[in-house]
Amino acid sequence: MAVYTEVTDEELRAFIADYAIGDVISCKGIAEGVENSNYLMVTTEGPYILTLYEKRVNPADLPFFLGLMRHLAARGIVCPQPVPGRDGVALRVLAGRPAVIVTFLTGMWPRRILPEHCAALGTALAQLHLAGADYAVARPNSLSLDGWRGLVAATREGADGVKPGLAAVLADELAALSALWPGHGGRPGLPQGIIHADLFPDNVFFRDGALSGLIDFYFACTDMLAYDLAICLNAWCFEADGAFNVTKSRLLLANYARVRPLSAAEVAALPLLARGSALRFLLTRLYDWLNTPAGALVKRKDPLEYLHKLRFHQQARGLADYGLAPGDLALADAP
Ligand SMILES: Nc1ncnc2c1ncn2[C@@H]1O[C@H](COP(=O)(O)OP(=O)(O)O)[C@@H](O)[C@H]1O
Ligand SMILES: N[C@@H](CCOP(=O)(O)O)C(=O)O
Repeated sequence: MAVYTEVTDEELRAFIADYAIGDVISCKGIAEGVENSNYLMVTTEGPYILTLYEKRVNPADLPFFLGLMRHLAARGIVCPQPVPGRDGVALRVLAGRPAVIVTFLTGMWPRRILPEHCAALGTALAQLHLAGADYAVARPNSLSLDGWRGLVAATREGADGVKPGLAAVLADELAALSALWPGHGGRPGLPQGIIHADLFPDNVFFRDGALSGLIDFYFACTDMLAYDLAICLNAWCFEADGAFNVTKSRLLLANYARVRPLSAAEVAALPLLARGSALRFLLTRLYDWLNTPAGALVKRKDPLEYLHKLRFHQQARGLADYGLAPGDLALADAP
């Protein structure tokens, strides 16, 4: 359960008095998520989500996230909407933390991922990228090369206690990616835009078999659009036994490309971007493994799951390993 900050009844009552959303009937910590404290709050008007922002969220970025959710909804992307208080302000303070109430999204995230989920995800991710294209605010990805460098340093001492030799693997991979990452060191970049950057299954809701909404925009940033696809390849296309499912991968990529055709350079970069994505989640999970406060009500995620994924991409021989044959994808720059 991700609840780092407990809210007393008195604090909640005083907080809600500033809103016109009815009286609180119940407010329970949510047994999912790892980043922020989330409560399911039911009022006489209906259900809402109360989020208190924690550790990785820079309060200065909150207007970017909240503005993005409004921007995307105005372009047809179903996502939570910040609820303003009576004074029109959505971003407030509760229990000493920045806090927001957002609308409740119906649907459930898929506990067992089927190929059709990956197909729907591909379409939704491309729609998200198109909808974000005219969002006027940029936010550099704080969890790209520079952020990874900081996390490699911060986990160096503890890494080998989690798995012998892990600290060296992380340092080597960081060095390799630093020498290859698109858009760095004079290398050509790839198309950029607003990316979700954490579109894991628990952030994608389905209802009656159809994708019904996206949540958790608190890692959203400006980065390579194809990097978002690489994050999804890692989060959606590996089976519980560690096998990579090429059918899911092909469906994800092909449905994405039908809405937003990929350039040949983006397709060619996917294995590299997937390595970067694997390193990113390996590092944040490892950092949390080593640093989660003892009393926090949170289930830490396994960093080594992402070491396995990293190995897969390091050893990939080509796009066939991702279920792709020439001509499978709509290419933006095809003759
Ligand atoms: N707007 C929402 N509507 C419905 N459920 C939500 C909403 N926001 C969060 N949740 C629930 O809370 C859980 C944790 O939310 P999430 O944003 O992923 O937390 P964290 O930022 O801590 O990772 C989700 O898996 C979902 O069950
Ligand atoms: N998706 C990340 C952790 C953050 O996930 P959230 O959806 O709970 O915000 C991971 O799996 O490492």
